[in-house]
Amino acid sequence: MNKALLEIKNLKTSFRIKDNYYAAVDDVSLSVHKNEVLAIVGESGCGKSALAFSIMGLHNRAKIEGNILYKDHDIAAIKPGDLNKLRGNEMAMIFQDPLTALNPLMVIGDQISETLLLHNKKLSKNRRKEKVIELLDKVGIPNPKRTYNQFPHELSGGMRQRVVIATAIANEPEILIADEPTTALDVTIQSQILDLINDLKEDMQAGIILITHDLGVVAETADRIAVMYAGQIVEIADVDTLFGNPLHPYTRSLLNSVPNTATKQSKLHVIQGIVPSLQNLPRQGCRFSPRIPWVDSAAHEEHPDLHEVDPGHFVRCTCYRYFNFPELSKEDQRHVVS
Ligand SMILES: Nc1ncnc2c1ncn2[C@@H]1O[C@H](COP(=O)(O)OP(=O)(O)OP(=O)(O)O)[C@@H](O)[C@H]1O
Repeated sequence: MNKALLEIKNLKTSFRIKDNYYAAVDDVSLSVHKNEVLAIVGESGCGKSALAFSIMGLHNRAKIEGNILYKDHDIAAIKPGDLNKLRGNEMAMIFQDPLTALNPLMVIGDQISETLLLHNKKLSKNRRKEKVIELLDKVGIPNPKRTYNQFPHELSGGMRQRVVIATAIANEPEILIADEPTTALDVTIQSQILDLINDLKEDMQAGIILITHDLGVVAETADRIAVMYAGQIVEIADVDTLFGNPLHPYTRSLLNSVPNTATKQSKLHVIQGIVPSLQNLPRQGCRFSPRIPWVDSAAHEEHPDLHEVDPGHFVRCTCYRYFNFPELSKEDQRHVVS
């Protein structure tokens, strides 16, 4: 694999609650390469957005430790002025809700034009207008000249998200972070937006971090997947490995929560419970152990680490070796457990 575009080392993002700091992202190490979509998946509250916002330097009151290395910069320790030069230029973000990401009082063309101007003061007004129209065309807006003069509320949700994407790619970023980019959209539009993200990856040779809780989205778009639970990566692998040979109990539960017509499973075997709140999160031992109490405590490591079980396939803790869904018969377990 080529050299990483972005390298995150031992990132810890903590929020202050009353008198203490609690880590929402806890010792996360990741890399993103050119022309790669790295998906970060996990249920609500596991720290996906806290991670994305850390990379973009968007937390103003959090404590950030570790390194976020991009070119010659460490974003975890960069000066605000230098960060502003990178943001919206070399690094851009697509937010979940296009309506809140767009200014309701400004026509679409002016909003994108402003982003272009921010990072390239030399572009003439006419050239900027041409570029905006090219961008709207690139993201599949059917009548870019007309849309240029429209307000956000005049567009459908899917078209608004395309505009948000056009703004994000205006300055041809090398790193693009998409935080739940299709959550607010219906299924057909979702698929079009994912196709668009895939095309952009090829076209711009960008490194894309796709944040989602939706495994369907991941299967369609990602090259590699990092599964997060309670602020930590619990498994990371390429997409085929993760779907073909999921190992961590949490990953297997996530995958089992997707109805599968191929196996005609009559019952979905899913681990009950939710990610604990920051203050109640277990900080010692395996963070997932309270959700799988039927697994012997000796199966867990005292200080669970990520183990490389195959090249590029990492799993946290040893408990995966002893894990079964308890409601399955011995016969069925043989089929489900790899
Ligand atoms: N500014 C903040 N101050 C205090 N706690 C926060 C802050 N932002 C996030 N948290 C907490 O950090 C944890 C991780 O939140 P985060 O938003 O990153 O989760 P997520 O996986 O992105 O969830 P969702 O999919 O619902 O957005 C949660 O417990 C959340 O309540």
